[in-house]
Amino acid sequence: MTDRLTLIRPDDWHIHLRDGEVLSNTVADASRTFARAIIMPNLVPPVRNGQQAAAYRQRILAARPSGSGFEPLMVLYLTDQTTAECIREAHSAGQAIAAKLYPAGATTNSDSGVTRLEHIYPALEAMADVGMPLLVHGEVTHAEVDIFDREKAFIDQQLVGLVERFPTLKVVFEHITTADAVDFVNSAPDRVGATITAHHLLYNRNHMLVGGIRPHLFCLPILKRQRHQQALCDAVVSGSSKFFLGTDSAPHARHAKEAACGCAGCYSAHAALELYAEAFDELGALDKLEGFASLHGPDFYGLPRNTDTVTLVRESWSVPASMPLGDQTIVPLRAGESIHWRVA
Ligand SMILES: NC(=O)N[C@@H](CC(=O)O)C(=O)O
Ligand SMILES: [Zn+2]
Ligand SMILES: [Zn+2]
Repeated sequence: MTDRLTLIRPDDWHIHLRDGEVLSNTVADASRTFARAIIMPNLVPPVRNGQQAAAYRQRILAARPSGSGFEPLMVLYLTDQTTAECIREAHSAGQAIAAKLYPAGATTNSDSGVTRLEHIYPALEAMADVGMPLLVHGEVTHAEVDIFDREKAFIDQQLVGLVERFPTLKVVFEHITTADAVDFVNSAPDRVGATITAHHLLYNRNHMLVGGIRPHLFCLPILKRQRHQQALCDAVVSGSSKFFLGTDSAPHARHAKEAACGCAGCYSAHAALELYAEAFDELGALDKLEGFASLHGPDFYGLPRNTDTVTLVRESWSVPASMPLGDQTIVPLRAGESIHWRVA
């Protein structure tokens, strides 16, 4: 039994840090173990151009704990109005390394998202041309499509066609949750990858709904049935370089989650790497953690791998029942329970 594991330092390829005073909490948590992170742009208003991304990056840098070398990798939020020039400018100025497609209405702060893919064809053309990856929240939003079927419907109705139409565009299918998504990514060309969260490896919809509703496990795309959780686990155990770490840590204050209409998003940054270690350990696949957490992401993005390391030890610790989030509190993943790995 492995009780100690040293990895090349990992990165988080999908995280929400938000803005303002909560940055001191979210950036401290993310920078604890991750060298770099892909910073989601769904602020209000969203991060739509290079200048806004550069300014947001400065606010994140200013919130780093002293001595931290944490590197935020900035992302543009695509809207129906995003032009090819906007993409080219942000790329050439080094202000953004990717752009994000939120179908309008699909998730938290996606109201300014894309209403029809045709509207962003010029932007996608420019992205393919300069080598900027497209990051996708892959769910359709049509009222008639069941929430548990929205990822599969997005693959069939939008993603297959998009990948075909732009044959050189790199695409990251973010936070995948279904066997359908795993199959799609596995059969797609190498320029298509996917992130997988710790909570989608560890939980399925029974954890969220059996014996009472647990709002802190409610996120989008919503947890699916166990068969789909198993497919995600199989994907990471396979060691395929198409799959890499993206926590989708998405903070919402306690009162916004524990409400008649609660927000979607799980907060995992306080213990992200530890939770992944636990998931891989349960799968008997600790030897696959380094590839998933530290190698496949930079290789996909064409960035250098990190050179320093982080060590995990098998040791249980208790997650606090709540944590500060600016002047509010947040209930983190596993609140009041234990985690069986810790960072040495
Ligand atoms: N994952 C979530 O449930 N919520 C994210 C948005 C997202 O990644 O879809 C958020 O910003 O709160
Ligand atoms: Zn999303
Ligand atoms: Zn997200």
